[in-house]
Amino acid sequence: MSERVLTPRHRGFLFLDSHPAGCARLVADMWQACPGAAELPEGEGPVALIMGSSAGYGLAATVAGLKRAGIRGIAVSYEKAPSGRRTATAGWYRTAATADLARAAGRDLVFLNGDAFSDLMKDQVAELIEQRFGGRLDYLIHSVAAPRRTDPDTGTTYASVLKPIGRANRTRTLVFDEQGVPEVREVETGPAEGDDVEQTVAVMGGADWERWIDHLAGRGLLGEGFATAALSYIGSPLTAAIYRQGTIGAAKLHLEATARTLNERLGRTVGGRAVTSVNGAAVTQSSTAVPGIALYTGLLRGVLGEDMVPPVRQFASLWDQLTGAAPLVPDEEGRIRLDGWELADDVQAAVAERWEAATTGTVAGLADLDWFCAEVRRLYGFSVPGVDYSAAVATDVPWPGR
Ligand SMILES: NC(=O)c1ccc[n+]([C@@H]2O[C@H](COP(=O)([O-])OP(=O)(O)OC[C@H]3O[C@@H](n4cnc5c(N)ncnc54)[C@H](O)[C@@H]3O)[C@@H](O)[C@H]2O)c1
Repeated sequence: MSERVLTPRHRGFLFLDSHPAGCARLVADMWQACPGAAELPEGEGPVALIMGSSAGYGLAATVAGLKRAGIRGIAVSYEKAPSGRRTATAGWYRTAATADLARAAGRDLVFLNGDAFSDLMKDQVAELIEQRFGGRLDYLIHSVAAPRRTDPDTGTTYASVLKPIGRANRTRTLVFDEQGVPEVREVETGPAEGDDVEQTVAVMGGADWERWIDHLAGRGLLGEGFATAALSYIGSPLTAAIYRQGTIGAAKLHLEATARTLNERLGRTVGGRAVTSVNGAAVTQSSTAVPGIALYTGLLRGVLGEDMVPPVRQFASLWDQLTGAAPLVPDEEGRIRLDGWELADDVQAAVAERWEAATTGTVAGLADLDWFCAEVRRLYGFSVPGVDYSAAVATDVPWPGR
């Protein structure tokens, strides 16, 4: 077993290695931060399928699902194993830690590593539901964030882009130099061209979600009252040009339209529901790739401090609504809104004021940069309180067995 002392090496927000002990500790902390349920379902628990379970909102869905809703089932993500030179990806280690939690909670959760967009994965999952989980799925959460998707029907690979639609967007963005000194820079992103919008919609819209539902419905695996949610984001007017009104926003609109179609279909066939869940801003590997989001999130934390609602608490609330422990309250577009704390008028006004005032010289007093930088490092298991980073750790952690 190879043991090493790991120090963070990174280029911008991307780190070369991940720390297994830090990743494990983060998952344990997430479990602690999730409010427990007054009562868990009797018996083995409802059967859930979580897509994108190793990071960000999908990980929060998995941890909160275990603790708050007593789920069992299948969790799918796409992670890299440790190699001789490199550690595994952080999601690999977080998956191992999540498996430990599930085991300790007495819940049968199977972790699959592979491409959720493929039919191969859909068949594998369907077989597991048939053979191991009584042939009945109760919940499906779709929380995949990916740069590319290959359509299994045509073999065409689509690539998503983060661009404004119509005209170029100039925004402020936060970067850090080698020494970690922050700089607020103006960046310009040119408008979507050619089939950029269609490509992005094909990756991050509702096509794969619908394909999953059709695949499982076709095999008769959706239980009576089946409920499904896919993740969406609206966000602030400050980021609207690049996000909600940009290519990714077009994909989210498609996802939300898909929810309405699926909701009608599921209601008719299995007395089920489909919703989108609009969650608040969180520092994740995907979100840090969006121009301006780093600055926005740092300022949001500067305004809200500990009142920012972490993903696992948002998901505790979503599970309550999906399981019926709390009423399901969609907005007029049929979306479950878990972003009220972020989009409250007074919060947005305070962030906008700071946004205007933010320069390289002032940003440290306006944004919570220490928090933001630590959150980025924590995506890779570094800067996690309570972890001894001077100790050697085993990096060849196995993927959880079945
Ligand atoms: N981060 C935010 O601020 C935020 C806010 C609201 C909504 N959302 C939405 O939440 C969803 C998840 O985003 P995130 O920020 O948690 O992302 P993330 O990068 O933290 O996690 C992405 C997950 O998808 C998995 N994945 C990627 N490609 C895959 C593939 N081909 N097959 C299987 N799994 C794959 C990864 O392994 C990982 O588990 C997205 O729909 C996003 O738009 C994010």
